[in-house]
Amino acid sequence: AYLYVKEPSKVPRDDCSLLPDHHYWIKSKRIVTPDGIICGAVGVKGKFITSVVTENDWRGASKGEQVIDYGEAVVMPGLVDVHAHLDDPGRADWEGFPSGTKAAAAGGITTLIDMPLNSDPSTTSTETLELKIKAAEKNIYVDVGFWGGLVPGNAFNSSTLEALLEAGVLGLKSFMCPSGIDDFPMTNADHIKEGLSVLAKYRRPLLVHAELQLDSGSHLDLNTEDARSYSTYLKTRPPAWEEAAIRELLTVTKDTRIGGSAEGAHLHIVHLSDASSSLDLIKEAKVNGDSLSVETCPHYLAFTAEEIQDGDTRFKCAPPIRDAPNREKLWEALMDGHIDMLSSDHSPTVPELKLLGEGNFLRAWGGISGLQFVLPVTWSYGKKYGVTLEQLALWWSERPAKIAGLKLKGAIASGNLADIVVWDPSAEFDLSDEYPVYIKHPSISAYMGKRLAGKVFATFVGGNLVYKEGKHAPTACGVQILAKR
Ligand SMILES: NC(=O)NC(NC(N)=O)C(=O)[O-]
Ligand SMILES: [Zn+2]
Ligand SMILES: [Zn+2]
Repeated sequence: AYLYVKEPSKVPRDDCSLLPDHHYWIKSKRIVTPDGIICGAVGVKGKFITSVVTENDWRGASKGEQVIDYGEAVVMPGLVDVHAHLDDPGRADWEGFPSGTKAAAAGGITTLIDMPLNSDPSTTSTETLELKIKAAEKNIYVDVGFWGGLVPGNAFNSSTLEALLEAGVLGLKSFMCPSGIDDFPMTNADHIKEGLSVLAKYRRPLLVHAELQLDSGSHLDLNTEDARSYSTYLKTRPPAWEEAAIRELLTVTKDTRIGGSAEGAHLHIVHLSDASSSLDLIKEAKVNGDSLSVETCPHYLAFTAEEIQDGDTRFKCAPPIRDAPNREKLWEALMDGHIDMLSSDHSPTVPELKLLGEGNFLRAWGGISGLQFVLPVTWSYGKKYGVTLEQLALWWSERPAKIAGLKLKGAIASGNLADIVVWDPSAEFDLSDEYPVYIKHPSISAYMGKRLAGKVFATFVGGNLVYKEGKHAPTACGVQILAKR
C-alpha cells in the first residue's frame, strides 16, 4: 500500500518544533539501527533522515547545521503503537486526539494507529472515517493512522468495505466477542472470511480481538461470588475463550497461504494473554504458512492476577491479566520470537465508569490506560529477562510499522522519516501524582504509583522536535496517514 499524508494547513513550521533548525545532526554513543547499535550521528534534513554514520565516518557538521549531542542517551526509532483507542470524536471526554497524542509524544511514540471503536460513531464507513479525519485535523502531536471496523453490517457488502479501504484506513479490525460498544457488534468466521477476501486485494491486514464466549463462567453464581475480587472476573474469561476464538480463526487464515483464496491478506491477533494452548495454535499455523502475526501488551508482561487487589478495577481488561506462570510464558514466547510485537491497547474511559469506589470487576469498564508508559514499562519489567535495545526497536517500531504498511517508518535508516526517541534507560522515576502525565485521566492508569526505569528526553516526528523534557511543541503538527492503492 502506498500512503499519502494529510498535513495540517497554514502552520508556521517553527510552531511545530521545539528546534528552530531544519538541518541538524543527532549524536549519541548508542544509536539503535537495523545493523546494530552504533556510536555516531544521524543527519536530518526537513522531514527525513539523510544519513546514519559511525563516529569514525562522520565528517562533522557543515556550516549552518546544528549538532545535538545526546552523549550516552539511547537514540532509537520512535515507537509505532498499532493499537490505541483515542475515542475521538464522540467520547473525547474519555481521551481525545490532543491529550492522547501528547501522551504518546511524551512516551516516545511517534505514530499511533487509532482503533475504530470507542469513538462515537465507530469507524465502519467512509462517512464515519471522514468524522475521524475532521476530529484529528490540527489536533494531533504525533502521526496518526486509522483502522476501519469490520462488523456484520459491512462484512457482506464488499463495496462498502472497498470504499472504506479506498478512503484510507490502513486495514480492518473486528471482535469475536461483544465489544461493549453498541455500534460495533461482533463478527463470526464467515464475516472474517469475507473481510479477508476484500483485504487481500489491498494487501492490508485484519486485526482481531480473539475471545469467543463459551459457557464456562456461566455456571458462576454472580450473586454469591465477590465482584470485588479479581479472581471472580478472571473466572468469567478463561484462556479457553482465547483458544476457541483462535481455533475458529485458523479455519479461515488458511486462505491467506500462498495460492489460497485470500493470498495477500494478513491476520493479526491483538493483545494475546493466554501463553499456553492459544499460543501453540498460533505457532502451528505459522509453520503451516498462514499469514499470521500476534501481539501482546505491556500490562500482560508487567502484572499478574495474584497481585491485583480487591476492587482495583484499573487492572480490568479483556482478555484478562492471568497468573504469574502465564506471565513467565508470555515473556518466554516474546524472547523466543513467537510473539511478534507489542502494542499499548490504551483503552481509557472516564473515572466514573471504572467504578473505582465500588470496585465491581464485573461491571467496571474494561481497558488498561497506559499509553505514555509503554517504553519504560517494557524496559523495566523486561530487564530481568535480558531484553535488549534492539529487541525494543523490533517489537515497538520495526514490526508494528510493517503491519501498518508504513514503509518509511520503524527504523533509523537513511531515507526514512525522522521519527526518533531519545531516552535514558537508567533514569528511574516514580509515577507519583506530581509526575507530568498527559493522558486525560491519570487516576485510572494501572501504572500510577509504580517506579519505572527509562526516561524519555526527546521525541522527533518527521524532523520536528515535538517533545523535550516535559514540554511539547506549541502546535499540533502530526500528519494523518491514509493508505492509497
Ligand atoms: N472496547 C474496547 O476498547 N475494548 C478493549 N478493552 C480491553 N482490552 O479490555 C479491547 O481492546 O478489547
Ligand atoms: Zn480487544
Ligand atoms: Zn483495544
